[in-house]
Amino acid sequence: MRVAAISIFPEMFRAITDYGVSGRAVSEGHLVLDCINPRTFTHDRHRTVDDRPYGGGPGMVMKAEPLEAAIDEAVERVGGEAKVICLSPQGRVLDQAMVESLAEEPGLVLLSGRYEGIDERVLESWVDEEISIGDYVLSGGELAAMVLVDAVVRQIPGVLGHSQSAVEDSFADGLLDCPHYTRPEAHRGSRVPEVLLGGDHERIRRWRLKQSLQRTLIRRPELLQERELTAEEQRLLAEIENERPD
Ligand SMILES: COc1ccccc1CNc1ccc(C(N)=O)cn1
Repeated sequence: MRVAAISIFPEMFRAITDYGVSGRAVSEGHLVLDCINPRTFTHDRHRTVDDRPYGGGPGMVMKAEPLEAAIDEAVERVGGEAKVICLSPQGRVLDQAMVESLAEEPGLVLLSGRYEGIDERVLESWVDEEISIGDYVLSGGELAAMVLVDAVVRQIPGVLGHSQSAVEDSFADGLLDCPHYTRPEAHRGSRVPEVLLGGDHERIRRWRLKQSLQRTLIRRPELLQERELTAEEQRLLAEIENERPD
């Protein structure tokens, strides 16, 4: 997948190109990330990318011209068919379904705003979609862009080894993840659930599914509303309801 990130702080993206799963995806060629700095496309002595807002008010607004030139370059780098996304608090909130859909795109251009935001004419004419990673304001779109890239890159075949499958990621099946344990068996007097110590894989699978259902029911019940439940899941939920303290 080819991604072009537009930002006045391109170095920030080292956080995903130099570490972990996303870093390996870059080194193995599953992900190509170009960073494009709008300042490159300024022509004044101060390399101005922002200016005061019409109508007054606090802060500054990112100027259209440098951003549009950067988007133009980014679309070319990504190879023409690119979805241009602006990360902003005004966007549709990202969820796993959107992540899986974005992973199908041949190329993405991710626009990270700073200051109070971006001249609306850029959003109107150049941006296909605004996406938010949650209902809070950040100092810039870069961290949001990196969150999106990290989530998307996990969906690319070959990025996660056999040992970690994106299919088993908690949100992949619409449920919260089950508890995980590793050595030692007893830690500060707290023991690993016996079921996980035996070799009964079917019993372990069922226990993990029940734990996921129980956690989802307790912490995020609304996720169960949107989800088709298998017969087995319905049975396990009934067991959970019966076991719940009155
Ligand atoms: C006032 O900031 C902006 C205003 C407009 C655009 C970009 C920014 C940059 N900030 C962002 C960006 C994304 C998110 C998010 N929730 O995804 C939160 N903040």
